[in-house]
Amino acid sequence: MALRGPLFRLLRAQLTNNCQSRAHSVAVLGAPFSKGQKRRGVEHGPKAIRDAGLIERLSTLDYPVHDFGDLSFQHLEKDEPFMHVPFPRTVGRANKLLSSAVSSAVAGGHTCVMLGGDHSLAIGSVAGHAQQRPDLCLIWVDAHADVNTPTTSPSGNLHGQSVAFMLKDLQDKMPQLPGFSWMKPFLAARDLVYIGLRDVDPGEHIILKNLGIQYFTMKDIDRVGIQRVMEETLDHLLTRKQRPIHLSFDIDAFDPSLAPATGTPVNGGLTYREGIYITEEIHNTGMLSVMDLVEVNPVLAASREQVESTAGLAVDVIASCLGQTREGAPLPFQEIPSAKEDTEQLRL
Ligand SMILES: NC(=[NH2+])NCCC[C@H](N)C(=O)O
Repeated sequence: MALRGPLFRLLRAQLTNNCQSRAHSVAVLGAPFSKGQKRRGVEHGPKAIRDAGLIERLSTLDYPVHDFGDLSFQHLEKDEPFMHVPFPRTVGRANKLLSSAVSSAVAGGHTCVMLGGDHSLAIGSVAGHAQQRPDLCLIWVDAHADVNTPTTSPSGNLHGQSVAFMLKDLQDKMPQLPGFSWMKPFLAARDLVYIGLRDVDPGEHIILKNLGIQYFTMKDIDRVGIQRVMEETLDHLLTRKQRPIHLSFDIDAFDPSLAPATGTPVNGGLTYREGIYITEEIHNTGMLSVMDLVEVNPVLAASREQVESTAGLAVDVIASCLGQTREGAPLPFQEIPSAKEDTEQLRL
């Protein structure tokens, strides 16, 4: 019988407090890439997130931050669509490059932060992570399930298919796409949890149900609350063993009123606190190993303020994953200095 419930959670909290694998150093990797979908502009995501103060914010936390800059993706002249999937070779090649970069960052002992770019980049990011840590589990925070196959996809866009490339359970449903011969599916359906879903295509729904994938829609969050959703997520993924977490965070998981600068916004998304609660809980496990922050598209914003609020939100998400809290760190008990001592101290 699997251990569950409050006792288990207490045990897990104690275990993770003892052997917390808090970040020793953080590697930031930019992936300015947009060919996983048809709207241009998402390739400027890494710059917008850095301009919103990412590196400065991370340097206030207590470990070294290495900004490895942006990967450079070459344009492929000859890239015919495959079925109705545009740019398969370009997306395949970009992800191969990204997977090596993420793999090296993890091998180098860093907690890796990948800045997208569109969500097709998760293929390379999670694959590279899995090369080093085959026991990883995946938390996908998104309005969309991104688990279409080239056959079920209504748009053909690869940013709506990333998870299908990873899942071992879908292997016999995936055609061999040009550009992807470098990778094999590596993830079991039970090692994945979705949070925030509210725009799932019919084919995706069948896949989620048939494979028994654990997912929490916005309606589930309405019903049971984000605290219970996170408890169940972490129970599901970490009950049997402590293992590395890959967090793939699409900014469109948030409500479009908070994150307007994105390519496929869907109303009724996460509030600010719900999103940050997810990242705080993931940080508290001590097991975050790689994270993606994708789909910030500054070109689609209606104003400069919209770019800044969307990119600023991305910075908050990343900083919170890495332990920043606005509530102050827990301290040992101390007396509150009396008014008299206070004034004396001030005079000194
Ligand atoms: N990462 C994203 N923004 N994905 C949007 C996917 C939209 C739609 N389900 C599709 O497959 O085309």
